[in-house]
Amino acid sequence: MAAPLPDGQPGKSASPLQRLDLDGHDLPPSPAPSSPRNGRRRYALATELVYTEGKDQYGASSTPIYQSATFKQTSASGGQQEYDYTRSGNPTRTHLERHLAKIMNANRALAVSSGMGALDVISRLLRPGDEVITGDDLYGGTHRLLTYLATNQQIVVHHVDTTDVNAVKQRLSEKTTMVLLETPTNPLIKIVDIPSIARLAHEVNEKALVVVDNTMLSPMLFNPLDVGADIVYESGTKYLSGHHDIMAGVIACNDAAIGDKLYFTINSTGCGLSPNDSFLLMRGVKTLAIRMEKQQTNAQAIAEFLESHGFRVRYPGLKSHPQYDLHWATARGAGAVLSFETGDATVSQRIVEATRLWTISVSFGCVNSLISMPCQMSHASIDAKTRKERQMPEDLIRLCVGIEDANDLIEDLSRSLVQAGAVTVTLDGFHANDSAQSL
Ligand SMILES: Cc1ncc(COP(=O)(O)O)c(C=O)c1O
Ligand SMILES: N[C@@H](CCSC[C@H](N)C(=O)O)C(=O)O
Repeated sequence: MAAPLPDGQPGKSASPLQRLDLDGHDLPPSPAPSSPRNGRRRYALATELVYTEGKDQYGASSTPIYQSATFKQTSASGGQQEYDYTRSGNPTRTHLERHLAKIMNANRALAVSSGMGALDVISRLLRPGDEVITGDDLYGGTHRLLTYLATNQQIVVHHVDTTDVNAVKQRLSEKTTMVLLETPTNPLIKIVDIPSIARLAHEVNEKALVVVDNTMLSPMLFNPLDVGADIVYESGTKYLSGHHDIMAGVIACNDAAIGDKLYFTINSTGCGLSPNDSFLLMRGVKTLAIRMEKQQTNAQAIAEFLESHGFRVRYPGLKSHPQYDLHWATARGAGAVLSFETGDATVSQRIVEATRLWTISVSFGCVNSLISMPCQMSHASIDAKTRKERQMPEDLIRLCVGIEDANDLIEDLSRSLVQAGAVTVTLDGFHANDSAQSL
């Protein structure tokens, strides 16, 4: 693999002979990638998601899967050609990465084998003794990896309430090398003021890296790099792919040197996304806008339904969300994950197990609607004591809304609430039990 050029893209073949195919045609390399910065006008994001530029030698409108581990070389001198080995680079992955860079407003994007893989790659920028400030409401796997780093790699990890800018400010020091943020947080749907925290972190230590996990919103609704983040990553397993048929992670940044370091780790450790999964992720990304639009509309209807029946609902699409204004100051939508409580973990479990359309499953961002209890499922890797300290309600139910008919989803949920005994039924309808209302 040729060393990446300063603009972060792999080098081009040098010799004109390498461009002749078996029939002697002088065709461009296949596929020339979707270019993020070629001087043309930018279209609206929904258009950019589907619009790709390619110079495939056969005009393939969908970039082919280059299912090849290795690439034949024309010379033994090495480093002459764009690709030599798929761990180092693959045309399908390059095409995807260029497309992702475009939609993530980044100079460089990298695709890896999972969201946790992305955080692992980013965390290798840290050195023993470095300090990381992060939230106290975080995806369980993120908490697990940070705990591993604190225990085994001498990284100092501070968990603070990142919804409180002052709490973060008090923790910031010249030793802070990374600030790792999620917004909305998973699963308590708390909002974090990324621009203010990024500004403060860079004031205290200009080299501090502000890293944002944008999995909950996706580039459709938020571009953290535009508001001061240095690195953004996402689990591509969620909204970007949208169908729960692959695991993927993406990382994006604007600084070429950071991009090169991240690429070095990916090539060295071998976690680059496979050609087949790169193809599937590329296909998924093209429908992100239409899926997210429908998922959000459904999520809003479901949040309003639950709230109108007396449940305390955590969703930034509701005016009752305590950080409604902060969320809408930077985000372009509320997303499609919400959570609510019943006041009783046993009742919550009965609701989850009574649903039919809502599948009991971890993850989110899929076209199908999912229901789960984070404390027992996605966040079980956070021990019970820590969950209690962080006031994670054990009865919390998380709803990850899909693209089904909203009325069908509401009907299924209503039946489950009644069947589980979570509501009091009257002649006028039903209302959340007192235990849920007094929260
Ligand atoms: C907010 C968030 N970040 C990162 C991840 C990790 O992604 P993956 O499962 O693709 O490793 C997840 C879920 O798994 C998540 O919910
Ligand atoms: N058993 C898994 C749990 C994955 S949770 C997936 C997703 N981030 C979510 O929030 O639902 C693990 O141990 O990581």
